[in-house]
Amino acid sequence: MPASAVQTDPVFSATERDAVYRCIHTRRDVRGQFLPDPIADEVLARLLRAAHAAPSVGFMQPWDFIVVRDRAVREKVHAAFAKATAEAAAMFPDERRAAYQRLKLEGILDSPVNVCVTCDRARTGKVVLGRTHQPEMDLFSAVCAVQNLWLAARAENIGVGWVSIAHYDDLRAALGIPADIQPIAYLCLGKVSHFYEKPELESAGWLPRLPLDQVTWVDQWHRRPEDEALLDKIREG
Ligand SMILES: Cc1cc2c(cc1C)N(C[C@H](O)[C@H](O)[C@H](O)COP(=O)(O)O)c1[nH]c(=O)[nH]c(=O)c1N2
Repeated sequence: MPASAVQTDPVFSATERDAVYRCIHTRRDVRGQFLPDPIADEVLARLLRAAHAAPSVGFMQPWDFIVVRDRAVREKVHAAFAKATAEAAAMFPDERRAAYQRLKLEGILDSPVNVCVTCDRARTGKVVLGRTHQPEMDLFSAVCAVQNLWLAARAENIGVGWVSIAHYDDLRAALGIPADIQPIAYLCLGKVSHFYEKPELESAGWLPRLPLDQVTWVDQWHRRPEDEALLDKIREG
């Protein structure tokens, strides 16, 4: 096997580490705070480069990134959202429906750029290293690309909002996506007036953030004192 080059600068400083965590914790799903100002091409290129650096099953890189700036195309996507959100609203019980209808759930036309991340499930053939027993892994890989873009965007002070309220086929029709390509994420990107402190769904009382210790299970089969110590640290926040 050829020798792999190692990273020459492998250690993060405390400042760099803190910047990464700040990015993670201040990333928001942006819907109503977009400014119309354009995103510079070099910034958009950096975001796409970050997305393309994501991990993927078998190094499949199953994603494509469709950059949508055209207003007429975004209007078609918005129409797909409008149809789907009316369908969704009708499915909630009355009190929940009213709360749902008060929420702003997309910024398709307010943001200057939209990016649709798709997954080409057949990109590297039928048998993919790491996907044979867990066939959705290519889809999850594409989601990793989305998260890379979302975090990189926060570091660029660019807001991102994920819109999943649309039928896949309506998205395909609006964007000219072939039937065998799976849309993964429709993202609205733009500069913002502000980022909220907390998720909008949390502030609106839709759902609370779960305590981390409620979703973390440390060796519950055979609990030792050091496991309690880790749980205590987690509870400290
Ligand atoms: C897969 C997926 C799909 C969607 C979302 C997220 C993800 C991960 N979110 C955003 C979601 O509501 C938001 O992430 C949570 O409420 C937490 O808020 P922050 O992202 O921390 O601001 C989202 N938001 C929205 O307004 N319309 C939508 O259709 C969707 N769809």
